[in-house]
Amino acid sequence: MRLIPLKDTAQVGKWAARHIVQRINAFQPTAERPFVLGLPTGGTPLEAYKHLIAMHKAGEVSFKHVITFNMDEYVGLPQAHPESYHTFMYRNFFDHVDIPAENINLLNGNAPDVDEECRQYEAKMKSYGKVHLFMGGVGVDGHIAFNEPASSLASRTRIKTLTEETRIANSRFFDGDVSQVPKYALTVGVGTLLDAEEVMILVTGRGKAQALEAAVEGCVNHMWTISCLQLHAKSVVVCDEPSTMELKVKTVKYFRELEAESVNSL
Ligand SMILES: N[C@@H]1[C@@H](O)[C@H](O)[C@@H](COP(=O)(O)O)O[C@@H]1O
Repeated sequence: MRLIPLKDTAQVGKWAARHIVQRINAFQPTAERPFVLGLPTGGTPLEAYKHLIAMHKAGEVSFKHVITFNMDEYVGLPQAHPESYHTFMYRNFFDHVDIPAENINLLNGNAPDVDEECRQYEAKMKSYGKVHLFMGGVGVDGHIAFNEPASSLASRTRIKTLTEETRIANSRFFDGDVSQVPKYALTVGVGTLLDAEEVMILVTGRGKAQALEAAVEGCVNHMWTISCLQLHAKSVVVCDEPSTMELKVKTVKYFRELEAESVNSL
């Protein structure tokens, strides 16, 4: 695992965007051989999306031959709802770059048969071979995508019941009213994420300190599904200073020295 200890949210977004751009450009995607990118929603990746849009507008990257798969979507929320992950993605990213509509994949939380929807999503992902880079965030309780505590580390895309904690955390997007937050979501599984060639997780803010500790210093455990990163051959965690509060000084120092070049290049 790589841990990139940065100063603040702005640096985390910039580092993440630059990493994605480097990966896409090094891959030299074409229509026959597209780059497959996994994407998250949430407050944390907003800075990364802003930087990606800026880099696109500066001519540094094109998304013409990039296929995207989003991590998750609420069940039962109309697609056009301002807080659906569908709306979030178009508003904060897709509407501002050159990605063709047919390259965008989002789970349909209103599908008549959600199990079939999840099976088809996995099958479509597999049809491209693999996801080359999956970007994600983490919940306060250590969930990755919507893989809430005690999700199987072998899980695939499926419907999940959201915990009260997650619904309370996400109520900030629903006028602070928990009753408006959907109770279920469709989400890629931990196993789905582990199949990606590379997983990059962004962690910002004091509220995520315990989750970061579980990811980096904790044992692999289904109660903190973010700890699955330790099983991945190529994972990178990009974090800001407040989120490292629960890590040992020794751990942060170790990664700071190891990643000095990368951190100072910002
Ligand atoms: N399903 C999403 C996760 O993918 C995301 O990582 C998490 C944290 O969101 P935020 O970045 O807003 O803290 O929120 C939701 O639960």
